[in-house]
Amino acid sequence: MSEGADAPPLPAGERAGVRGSGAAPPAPFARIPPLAPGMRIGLYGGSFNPAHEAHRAASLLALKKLRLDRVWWLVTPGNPLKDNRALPPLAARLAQARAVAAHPALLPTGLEAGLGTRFSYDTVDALVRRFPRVHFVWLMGADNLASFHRWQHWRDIAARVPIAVIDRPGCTFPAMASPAATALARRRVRESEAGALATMRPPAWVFLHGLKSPLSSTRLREGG
Ligand SMILES: Nc1ncnc2c1ncn2[C@@H]1O[C@H](COP(=O)(O)OP(=O)(O)OP(=O)(O)O)[C@@H](O)[C@H]1O
Ligand SMILES: O=C(O)c1ccc[n+]([C@@H]2O[C@H](COP(=O)([O-])O)[C@@H](O)[C@H]2O)c1
Repeated sequence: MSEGADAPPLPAGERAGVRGSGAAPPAPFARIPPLAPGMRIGLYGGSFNPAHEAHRAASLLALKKLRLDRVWWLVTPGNPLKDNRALPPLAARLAQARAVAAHPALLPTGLEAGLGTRFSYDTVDALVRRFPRVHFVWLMGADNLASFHRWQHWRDIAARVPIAVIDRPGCTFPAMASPAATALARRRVRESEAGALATMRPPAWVFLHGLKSPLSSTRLREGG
């Protein structure tokens, strides 16, 4: 669970999880309700700056189509590929994400700060090791599939957990023509089989249609 030397720095104090508090990070799983063997959990990583209705709708779509029990929102301490200098503190983004999620099956968490992970591979690796009998699925919007090949150890993420990609306006073609989609083309499963994805042996991935929301955090930050 290393912080890579090639990642840009986090906002001051963010490594502790709560900016400027000087407090130790919370025990990673302190706020996670008990898990039962065989549970299916979606892992939805994001900056959530701010969280919005499309995050909620995408999570509910995945919950239904993949037959998940829960979706954990992994509110990142800082996306390793983004300039995070203006990123609000984790605690503030987490509180706002909780207000938006407002559903018993959606759980915004600060797990990555608690685990000390920043790269998604490290997070996935930690969770799969810690909960070997839980079926995790990585969830992401189509924009992230388009750049997935730039993520650290992306092939290992795909080898570790099934992946569901949620369509997003303007991103369908860049996602489907991306290096990662091309490399994993033979492991794509039909949307009609999405209900079985969580228990499939990875690599396995599905492209989920049916949302196509134009909402984005950028747009909200810009007041749109
Ligand atoms: N409208 C949307 N449709 C589908 N997926 C989305 C949508 N908005 C965000 N996502 C996905 O949610 C996850 C978290 O996204 P993030 O917090 O970066 O929100 P964002 O709206 O993409 O933010 P920004 O505009 O700052 O890039 C990512 O996997 C992203 O692809
Ligand atoms: O691990 C990586 O190399 C990596 C590179 C870019 C993005 N991610 C993760 O992708 C998720 C979506 O990020 P974002 O900023 O688009 O919401 C979030 O969990 C990030 O930590 C991860």
